[in-house]
Amino acid sequence: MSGQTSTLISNIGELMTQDAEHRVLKDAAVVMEGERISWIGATADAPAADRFVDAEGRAVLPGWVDSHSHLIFAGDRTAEFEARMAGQSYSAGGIAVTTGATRAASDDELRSLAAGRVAEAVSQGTTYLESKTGYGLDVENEARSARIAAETVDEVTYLGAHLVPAGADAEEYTDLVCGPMLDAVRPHVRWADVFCERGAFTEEQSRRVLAACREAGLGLRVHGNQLGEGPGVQLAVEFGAASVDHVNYLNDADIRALAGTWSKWDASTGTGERGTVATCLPACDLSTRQPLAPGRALLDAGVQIALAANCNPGTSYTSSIAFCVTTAVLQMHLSVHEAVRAATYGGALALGRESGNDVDGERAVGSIAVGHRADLHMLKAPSATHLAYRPGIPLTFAVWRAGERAV
Ligand SMILES: N=CN[C@@H](CCC(=O)O)C(=O)O
Ligand SMILES: [Zn+2]
Repeated sequence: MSGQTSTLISNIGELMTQDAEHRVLKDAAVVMEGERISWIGATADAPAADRFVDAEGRAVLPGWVDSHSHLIFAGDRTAEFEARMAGQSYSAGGIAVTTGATRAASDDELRSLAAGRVAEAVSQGTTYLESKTGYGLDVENEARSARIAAETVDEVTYLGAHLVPAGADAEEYTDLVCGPMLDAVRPHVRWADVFCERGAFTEEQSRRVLAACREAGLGLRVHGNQLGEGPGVQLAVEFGAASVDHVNYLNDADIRALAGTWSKWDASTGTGERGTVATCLPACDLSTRQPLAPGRALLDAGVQIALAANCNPGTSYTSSIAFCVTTAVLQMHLSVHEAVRAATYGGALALGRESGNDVDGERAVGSIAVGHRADLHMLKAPSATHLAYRPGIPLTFAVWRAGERAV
């Protein structure tokens, strides 16, 4: 025994572990000790613990792992949203509006806005969260965004290459992103991203950003194929990026290339060489009236996918992963198990956190197994199916984050 306080949750109607064997246990129990899961099994076999929670037949899932968001911003884009609903199409240019408001905000304002967004996400079952920078777009404001993000979320991604700011020369700005700006954010970030899209960064500029960030030791991701077919997916594959996100417009070669990255991965054990996760962002697709990403075709081709909220003021002002899961089942033709897996294990895979080390405490997230971080989401429902069966109903009953009761 670890000497830490243990908590037994028993009478779990459905325990959707999303572990390597994809186990779904009925009438199950889980024990947490400190921040880790220490036991899983049948309620009838459960050991004694210091504290006891009766799930009364409710379902328990891993907490959501939201692997794509943009939480460090100030200001409001309601007018742009209204114009879009009236028929205007989304363009990258709206990012500049948020950049102006973000630069004008104080550190304390940005910190409290970001913390409020994290609290909103946790209240809905999110227990592990990534955020990007990308609304500073100069050295000082990108460094500030990275620093505040590092204080607020679990994983930080540098997105200086979100938009070329007004008045800047695109090539000179790309040099800045690859040089002084990268140096300034580097202490605070683990990942780098580039918005490779019409109106944002070209293939060549994106390639330069990815090469410089890889050289600096950052893991890579790409915003790609959001507004039309383009080079984003192929670039992500070429650079061995951990994820390519959006993926709305894919041709057969894109899907084949992504599938190829998973050829040395054993999905039945969760071991081998990680490929490039395709991160689908259904709330964003609906809010921008883009076709939903082809999650079904990607899964059928053998690609590992993630579902994320993409919380940001322009294209997806929500932190509701439940909404994404509902949409993935109803509209993208994923099974409930596949959708929940993409929003838990899939997010963890996109962040390189799906496996861990029980000895030194680098704990896996996104699945329920002994030694993993005790991130649990109990639903006000007997099964995860209710997430799709009862669209729009808030189903979060309780949340534990690293073993601490958060909701
Ligand atoms: N696509 C690029 N970036 C964000 C939107 C940024 C904005 O419009 O503020 C996204 O993921 O959708
Ligand atoms: Zn995004």
